[in-house]
Amino acid sequence: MSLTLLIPEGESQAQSLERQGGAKVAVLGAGAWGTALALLASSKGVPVSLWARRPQHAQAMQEERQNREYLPGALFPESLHPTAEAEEALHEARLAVVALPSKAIRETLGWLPRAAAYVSVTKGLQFTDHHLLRMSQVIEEVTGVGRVAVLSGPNLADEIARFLPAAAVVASRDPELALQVQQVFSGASFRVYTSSDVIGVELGGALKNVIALAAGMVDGLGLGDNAKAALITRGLREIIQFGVAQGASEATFMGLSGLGDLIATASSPLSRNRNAGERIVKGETLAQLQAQKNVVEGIYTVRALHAWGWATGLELPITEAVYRVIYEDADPSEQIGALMGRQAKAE
Ligand SMILES: NC(=O)C1=CN([C@@H]2O[C@H](COP(=O)(O)OP(=O)(O)OC[C@H]3O[C@@H](n4cnc5c(N)ncnc54)[C@H](O)[C@@H]3O)[C@@H](O)[C@H]2O)C=CC1
Ligand SMILES: O=C(CO)COP(=O)(O)O
Repeated sequence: MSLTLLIPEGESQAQSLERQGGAKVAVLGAGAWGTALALLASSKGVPVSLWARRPQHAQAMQEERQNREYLPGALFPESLHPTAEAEEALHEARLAVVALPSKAIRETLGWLPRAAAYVSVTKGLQFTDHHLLRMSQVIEEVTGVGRVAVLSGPNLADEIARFLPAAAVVASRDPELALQVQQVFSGASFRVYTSSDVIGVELGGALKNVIALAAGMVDGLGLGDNAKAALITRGLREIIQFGVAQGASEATFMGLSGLGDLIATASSPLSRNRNAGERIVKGETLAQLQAQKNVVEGIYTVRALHAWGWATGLELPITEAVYRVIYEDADPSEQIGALMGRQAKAE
């Protein structure tokens, strides 16, 4: 579903936001992606609070007017306010952007003050009590707030922060919220589409990280471009099969949050998931990946999918191969061989 918001003549985008009561935005999580999104909105004059959990990190950002730890070199406009005070960050914010690693969301949102609406930009899944939860579901469950949107797409933070052209899709059950998010982040370098398929947009973003890990392994093993193209294509098929079974629309996976993000993440040297796959085949361990500063979401998503698949019996061959390499020390070449040797069938 695509909607258009009409801004009355003579009214700027910022005034229009003000009129809708959505002027201030709080970004929760001052990593690479939270900071890039804060830059996008604040560079248009939208007041943005960027919440960091560590006071010394917030202070460094205030003093240096950049996030040297996670996104060095991208200078903050005046309307971007870093803070470690959660009350202050969320005060009068009409929208809270959740840009935390998936494993930190439940605990962190449990104690943060509530916002009127949330946008999840986290690409992960959680398996708890025999249920596989998307991050928007976790946010809804923990906060009790039903106004939740999901923003996803091929959006490598480094490129977004350099204002290189990119596009994304925002999905919500609440069309007005989707429009509000579209307004907040749309600009000359960032084009935001709307959708009503929350499940599809969210699953596309989460599952592509697992295929990106596999793509990195193919790169690390030097298996060539044909192998990588086949992996990405069959990976997309796996994402679609899983997503449609969860209630998503197949067409969504052909869009920015499916195919688009898969292309970017599986091919970019900037992707942490692809890079991790490459390093795993060269001997890097799970513990090393978990300890690295920037989150590699795919290693948690693949574990959640494995647990879910085990509980339901659904077959996800590429996901299972990635799981075995990461969690069971299986040999990556043997896993590729096993994928190649699966029973012949129609495409
Ligand atoms: N970096 C990127 O290009 C993109 C990332 N994403 C997604 O956004 C989410 C966040 O990723 P990044 O910002 O890149 O991660 P990051 O690793 O750059 O930063 C994570 C941030 O969360 C903070 N953090 C960690 N645990 C915390 C806790 N318990 N409470 C509060 N803060 C905590 C860290 O201090 C850090 O500031 C991930 O799900 C990722 O998949 C989505 C699109 C693009
Ligand atoms: O989601 C992303 C790009 O859209 C970022 O991917 P990585 O987490 O692999 O860097």
